[in-house]
Amino acid sequence: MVPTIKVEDVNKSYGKKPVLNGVNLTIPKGQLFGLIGPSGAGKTTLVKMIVGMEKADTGTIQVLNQKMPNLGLLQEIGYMAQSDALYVELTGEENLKFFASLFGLNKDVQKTRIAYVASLVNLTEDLKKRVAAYSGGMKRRLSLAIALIQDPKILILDEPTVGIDPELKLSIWKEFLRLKNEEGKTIIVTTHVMDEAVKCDYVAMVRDGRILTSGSPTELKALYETDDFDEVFLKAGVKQS
Ligand SMILES: Nc1ncnc2c1ncn2[C@@H]1O[C@H](COP(=O)(O)OP(=O)(O)OP(=O)(O)O)[C@@H](O)[C@H]1O
Repeated sequence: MVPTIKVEDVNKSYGKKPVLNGVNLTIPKGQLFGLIGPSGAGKTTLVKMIVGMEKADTGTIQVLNQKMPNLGLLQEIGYMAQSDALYVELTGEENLKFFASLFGLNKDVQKTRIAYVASLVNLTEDLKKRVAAYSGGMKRRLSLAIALIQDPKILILDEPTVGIDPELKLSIWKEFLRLKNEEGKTIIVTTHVMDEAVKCDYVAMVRDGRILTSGSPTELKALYETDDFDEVFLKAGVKQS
C-alpha cells in the first residue's frame, strides 16, 4: 500500500543549529499519528515541512505520492498552526467563509460545512462575534474549525487542544477518532500531553530533532515495560543518551 505520508532521511538546520536529524516516518491512510516531545524538539518544524511550508535541507517528503512542497495539495491538507492566523476584525463566521471561498466551496456546501465545523468546536453561538472579542481558547477552536473547512483527506494539527477546556477536549478527540474511523482521514497531532498520545494509533517520540522511539502505545508500553506513558518517554530518552 502507498503510504499517505512518507518522510525519508530529513535533515533541517536553522543557520548553524540542527533542528531535525535523519527523520524517517511512514504514515498509512487512516492513521491517527501522534508526534510527542518536549518544547523545542522539532515537532512544529517537521509538521510544517509535511504541510509544505518549510523545505528540508536534505531528504524527501511525499504526501499522497507527491513530493512536497506542492501547492496542488493544499486542498487535501487541513493545517492548524500553533499560533492562530485569524482575521480578528472579522467575525468567526466571516473567517470561515473566507477560507471556504478560498477553497472554492460553493455557497450551499459552505453553509453545511460552516454549520458542521462550528458545532464541532462549540462556536455556533459565537459565530457573529468579532474574533477580536474571542478568548484564546475560542481562537484555538476557530483555527481548528478552519483546518477542517474544506473536508481535507489529511489533518495536521499542531497542539490542537492547548487552552481548550477538558470537556470540549474530550469531544474534539472523539471527533478525531470518528473522522479517522468513519471517513478514513489521516491525522497527525503534535502534543506534549501523554494522555492524548495514548489515544493515537501510532506515536513517534521526538527529542533534539530525532525520533527517539516509535510504535503503537501498546507496543511502546510493552517495550519499556511500563503502563505509564510519561515513563515510556523518559526510558526512551535514557536509552538514547
Ligand atoms: N524559523 C526559525 N528560525 C530559527 N530557529 C527556529 C525557527 N523555527 C524553529 N526554530 C528552532 O528550532 C527548534 C525546534 O523548534 P520547533 O518549533 O520545531 O519545536 P517544537 O517541538 O514544535 O516545540 P514546541 O512544542 O515548543 O512548539 C527550536 O530550537 C527553535 O528555536
